Amino acid sequence: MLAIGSDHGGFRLKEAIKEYLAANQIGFCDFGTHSVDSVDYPDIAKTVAQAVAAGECERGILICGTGIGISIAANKMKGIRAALCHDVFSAKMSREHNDANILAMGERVIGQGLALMIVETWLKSEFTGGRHENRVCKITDMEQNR
Ligand SMILES: O=C(CO)[C@H](O)[C@H](O)[C@H](O)COP(=O)(O)O
Repeated sequence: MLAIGSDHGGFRLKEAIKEYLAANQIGFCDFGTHSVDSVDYPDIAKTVAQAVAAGECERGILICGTGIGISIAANKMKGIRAALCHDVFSAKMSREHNDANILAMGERVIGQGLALMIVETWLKSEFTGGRHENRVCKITDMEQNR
């Protein structure tokens, strides 16, 4: 199960991604927002990040206007590795090297076509472990000592 959420700045892209997920039989839980009325992105980031950190959802997707605020907020939660990706290569690397468990994007930055390619790539890519395992463990250690 995938967790998905956006603020008002990412609402339209979130809806497009939901259509893509449904068309591809990928289960998701929508944590809002549910309109273009203004909301605060940290509130959405928190609920999606909590669902992922608690293991209720395997991974998450977060969208705001730029993807910056919502990824900064999500990364404050223990266990979250949110990657802001606006190209396919970064999306693939964020899974293979960083084991990113949240993908963040900005609706005001990229078009819908590219965003959907990024989502598709990110969902299909897996953590490769090996030398990257130790590096991700070091990030987790930093969280524990915070
Ligand atoms: O947090 C952001 C920037 O890092 C997001 O892009 C927000 O969606 C944006 O700040 C919202 O701006 P608005 O003027 O309130 O629509």
